Amino acid sequence: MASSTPIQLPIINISDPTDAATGREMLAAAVKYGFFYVHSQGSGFSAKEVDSTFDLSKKFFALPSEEKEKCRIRTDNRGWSGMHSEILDPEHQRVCQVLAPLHEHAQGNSNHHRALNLGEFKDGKLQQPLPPALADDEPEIAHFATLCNKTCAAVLRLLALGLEIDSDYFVTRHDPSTGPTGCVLRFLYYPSLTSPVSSSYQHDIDVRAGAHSDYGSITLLFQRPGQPGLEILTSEGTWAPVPVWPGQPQTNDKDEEKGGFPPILINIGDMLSFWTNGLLKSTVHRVVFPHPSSSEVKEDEDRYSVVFFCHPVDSTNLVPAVPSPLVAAAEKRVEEGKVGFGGGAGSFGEKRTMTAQEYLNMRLTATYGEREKVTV
Ligand SMILES: O=C(O)CCC(=O)C(=O)O
Ligand SMILES: [Fe+2]
Repeated sequence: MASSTPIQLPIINISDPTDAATGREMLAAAVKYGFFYVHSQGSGFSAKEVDSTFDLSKKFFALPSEEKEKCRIRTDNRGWSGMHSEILDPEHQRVCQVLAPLHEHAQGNSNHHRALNLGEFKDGKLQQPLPPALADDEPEIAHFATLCNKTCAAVLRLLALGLEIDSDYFVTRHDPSTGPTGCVLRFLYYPSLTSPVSSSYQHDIDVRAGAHSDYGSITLLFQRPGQPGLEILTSEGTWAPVPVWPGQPQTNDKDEEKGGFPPILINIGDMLSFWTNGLLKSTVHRVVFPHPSSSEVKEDEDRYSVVFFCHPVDSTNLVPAVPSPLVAAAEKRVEEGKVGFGGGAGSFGEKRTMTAQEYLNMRLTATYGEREKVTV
């Protein structure tokens, strides 16, 4: 499947999360594309906060391996994962897969990235080791995670308004003060084409991160100008690049010069898709290297991204589906067996229950079989 023209997604201003018209606009994008942007202005983040989080990520990945080893990824999916460290899908991959797993749309052989997964904070403290070099930065990272949660709350409120349900419906079910959640803040580093670690790269075969959909409710993606790579699978089955900063030239200019930072890209995850009977799309996406002929992206440009995976509280029941008239209408599609991974909540009938935690386990087991191997 060749890459097609860049996709044009709406950029939504979430500064008023009580505005029903904004909620409808957001819902329409979530139904049509499963992806939309949120304006940097009104998002609750300052350019300085986003910049310094990227600086921290760079600082982490630049540490010597012995330092990073101190927080190597564990079976709970928290910690650092170097490249080529695991083979979870030998049929489709030569190397590691630390993103959500590949499924039937899998493309490409490699995952040329490194990741640091940070789980929940309790009283401002991570529940996992950090390398000593980052110990002093923990409060700043905790602050960033808090801002991510706030932005997710605004988005979830607006989606609830669009779905014509109580605006608190999702927010109360994502409140980390009521129980553990699967939320993860992830720093990602994709070395450039000229990096020695990319020397085995084969154009048309290798991708930076394989095709997958995310597991949770919604995902926030922060990107840097001049470091594109994300593509989404369109309904026509083609890969469409997603611009980092729509309307802005793809340059390496420092974002402060433009008085902001690129809009935050939001996508719907499998859980929210399931919970809404497939009305909201959990769209397959991947990350690719710049094309060798690209004049816009330098070969020696690394890509860094910061991702926040927002999950409901583990004990949240996803069955029956969200009590929205629009979701009830989508139930018909469930009956026809046309909805997402494992059907929508409507297919479970009245008596069944399925918690967020059970849903996650079901998705992981469906993909991998035994859980011991799983790092997502
Ligand atoms: O780095 C990116 O742009 C996307 C990462 C991603 O899709 C993921 O971590 O699930
Ligand atoms: Fe993803």
